[in-house]
Amino acid sequence: MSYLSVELVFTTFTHSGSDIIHLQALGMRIVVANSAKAVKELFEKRSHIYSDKQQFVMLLELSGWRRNWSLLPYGDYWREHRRLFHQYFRPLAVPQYRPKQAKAVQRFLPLLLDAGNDFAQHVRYLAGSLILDVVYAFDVQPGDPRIELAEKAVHTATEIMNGGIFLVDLFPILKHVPAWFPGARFKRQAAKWKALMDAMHEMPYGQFKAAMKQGSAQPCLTASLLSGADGADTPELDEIFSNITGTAYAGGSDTTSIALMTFIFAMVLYPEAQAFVQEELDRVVGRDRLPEIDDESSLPRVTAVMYETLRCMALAFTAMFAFPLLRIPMIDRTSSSATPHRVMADDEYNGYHIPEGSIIMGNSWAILHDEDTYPDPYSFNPKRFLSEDGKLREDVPKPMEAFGYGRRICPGRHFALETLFTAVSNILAVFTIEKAVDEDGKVVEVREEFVPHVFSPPKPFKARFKARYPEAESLIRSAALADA
Ligand code: HEM
Repeated sequence: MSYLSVELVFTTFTHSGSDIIHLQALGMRIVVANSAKAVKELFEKRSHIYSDKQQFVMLLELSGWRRNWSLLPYGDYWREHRRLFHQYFRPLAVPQYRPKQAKAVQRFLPLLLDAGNDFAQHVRYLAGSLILDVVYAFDVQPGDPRIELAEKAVHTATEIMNGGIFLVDLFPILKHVPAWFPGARFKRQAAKWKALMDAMHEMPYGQFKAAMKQGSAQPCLTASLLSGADGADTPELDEIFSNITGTAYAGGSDTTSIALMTFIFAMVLYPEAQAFVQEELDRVVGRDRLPEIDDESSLPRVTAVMYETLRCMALAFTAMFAFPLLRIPMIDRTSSSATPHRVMADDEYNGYHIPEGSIIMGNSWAILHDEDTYPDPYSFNPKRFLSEDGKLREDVPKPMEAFGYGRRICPGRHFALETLFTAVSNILAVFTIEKAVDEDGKVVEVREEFVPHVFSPPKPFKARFKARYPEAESLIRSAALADA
């Protein structure tokens, strides 16, 4: 048997009066930091020992996820990836992608017009096509095989983490068992997953290099990476560059599309929040054009609804990421965290010993639902981010915990926030998002339920996108034509 799927009994030590919890199972220790203070103290102030990642044999070695540099152990190799990646996604670099963000959103809007109740695939297309444009300058249409390939490859992580405990992670020596050996089904399965991961990293990168040789490649992140190498063309550089480009896709597509799905979900559930933002859009932007990122400072309500989506329904990874190979009974959204880190040396916090090798999670859910910071934390209320005169409040923290902590904090967050702003403002400018209606004319109810997986999107739901005013449709279609 390749893996065991068991519900584990945990030993839980809740240190009374403390803001950390300590769990133990199968000799592994998890520490959960439950407050903004603990997270700041451990992940930020002591980041030199709180920035490692746990290494799992099945996921990283056998199934090819080592290529995803977000999972690399802390050290020089990770640092080299982060340095290169940062060049392209730091705050000063991100504005160069605004025309691509606008183009992706303007291509997406007409798809919603024609979507009926089935819009999820278009949300994935928006996120996937944008990142492929930024990274390789590929102009991908809906249904492009490169989007499908990447989706399948990214999905392997969910399959692995939902799979239970792989024996090879408990007994790493098993990785040497040949794939044909009876009982070594995990090796054959891992080989299939690895083939997808390899293809996702190598296929588009190879296509780009070929285009570059023919002189048909367009300026983009990969072109800049390759030109920065001054003509050096080595397998080592290819590996780093394709890790960078592949991880941009893997890190940037699912997260963005889940954030957008969660936003749409919130708008179906809370129509009053939707109307509140639309009043601002009509007043500031009007109905003759679509909103742009340059409107951001005049559209605080758009920013507030985006923050409230990230805060209230934090799409953060669930606790499954801490113990990807174990099914943890406590997994639900209230234990959702940023991806866990690994503690690199014995440490002490508030008198409690944290042993080297512990897995540590920042409990983003608890922090984003702390009623001292966000009163009435379970209501969806974008107004909490706004002052009486309608400006963004400086004294209410932005929900940046959704993007993780310390030295491993998401380096794509500035880009992600601009993408979300562009999509949210454009969607709400031209559409009312409503509950769907079935063939018998009955309203399809939406329940506030989420998938308990590594990523935690809303359970599949239906929604209807109705043009808000008679000219909206022609505005949408003419903007898409202008970008074609
Ligand atoms: C709403 C969208 C997004 C969310 C919620 C999100 C969330 C996260 C989280 C929670 C982490 C782990 C941080 C930690 O370990 O403490 C992370 C890491 C990462 N994210 Fe994002 N992310 C988003 C968008 C993006 C985008 C658009 C990109 C790429 C363009 C990206 C690239 C990465 C990378 C490369 C890492 C690994 C960083 C490292 O290990 O040093 N993410 N993200």
